[in-house]
Amino acid sequence: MGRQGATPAVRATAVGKRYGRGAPWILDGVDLELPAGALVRIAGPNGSGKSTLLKLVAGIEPPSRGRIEVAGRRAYVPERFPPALPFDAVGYLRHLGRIQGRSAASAAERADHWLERFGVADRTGTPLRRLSKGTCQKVAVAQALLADADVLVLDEAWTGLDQAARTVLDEAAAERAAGGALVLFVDHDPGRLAGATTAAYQVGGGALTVVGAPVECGPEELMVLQVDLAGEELPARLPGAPTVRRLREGRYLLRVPARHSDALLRRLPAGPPAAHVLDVRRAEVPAADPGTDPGAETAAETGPAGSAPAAAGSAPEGR
Ligand SMILES: Nc1ncnc2c1ncn2[C@@H]1O[C@H](COP(=O)(O)OP(=O)(O)OP(=O)(O)O)[C@@H](O)[C@H]1O
Repeated sequence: MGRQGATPAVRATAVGKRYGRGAPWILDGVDLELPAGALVRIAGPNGSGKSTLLKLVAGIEPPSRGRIEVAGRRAYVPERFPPALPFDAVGYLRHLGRIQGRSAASAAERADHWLERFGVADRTGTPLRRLSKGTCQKVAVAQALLADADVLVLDEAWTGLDQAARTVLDEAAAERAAGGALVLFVDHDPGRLAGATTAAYQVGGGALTVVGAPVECGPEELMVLQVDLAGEELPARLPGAPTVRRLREGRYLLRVPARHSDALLRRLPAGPPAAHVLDVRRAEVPAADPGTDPGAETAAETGPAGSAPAAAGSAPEGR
């Protein structure tokens, strides 16, 4: 069901779930394989088992039978975030960053980055229990995003966010997928991430069925961008993990799949460092072919930018 040839980020084999002996089976005989870099919607009526499936993938609940394997680190935004934690927002996020193995400085930088991006930098010292529901939800989302996880699970994470924060989360989800993570989400808005979603599944009667065809990996339409950074280096991680050619100091040629070019074009001028986009054009050549790049000048190819860390092995979650 995943893109052909891609590494499965999640594999479920004959998975069943019920909440206790004799309870009804919520999921039954579910087989699923999802590749890294996919952005996958899970749909279905209330009570059908969407959250249950997401909890199994996030490792919050074990399957009652069958097996779930997840490659790499997971992050999860639950449907309900418990705000009664004895932290303020920044303390909580820094603490999580440290648990994830970051240095104190890096944990602080990541926490500040996401609080700022969600527009709550002015409330970082407020205890979580005194934050509004929406602000608390922003913290819930930030804790999942700062992990730079390989598998990001979003269970109605947009609910309660204001429009600006929803847009930030839309962009972050698309960026994570473009950077090589698997993003799995449930949302009541059927238009959520519609342009970026690579596959959708429907839960019902214990089973999972594909809704629409997953995006196939054929020769992919590429965009070629020429950017100038006034002598600065390109940021390390960029949406779509573009292939980079350095033309001269501060001037780069980026090639990115067309489906990621909007995210890249939003990110480049935002910086830091802010890039000036000089030229955008289509290139109908495969990314792996370095010889036919229109607009390529003599310069060394520096390899992909923004690729996610390699999956850190398999984490079986059998019962
Ligand atoms: N911890 C639990 N203990 C017992 N039953 C549970 C538990 N969690 C979920 N259920 C039951 O499992 C079924 C599926 O619930 P789930 O939350 O996965 O559905 P959902 O599709 O996400 O629903 P919604 O759209 O309303 O959020 C429901 O009947 C629910 O009552």
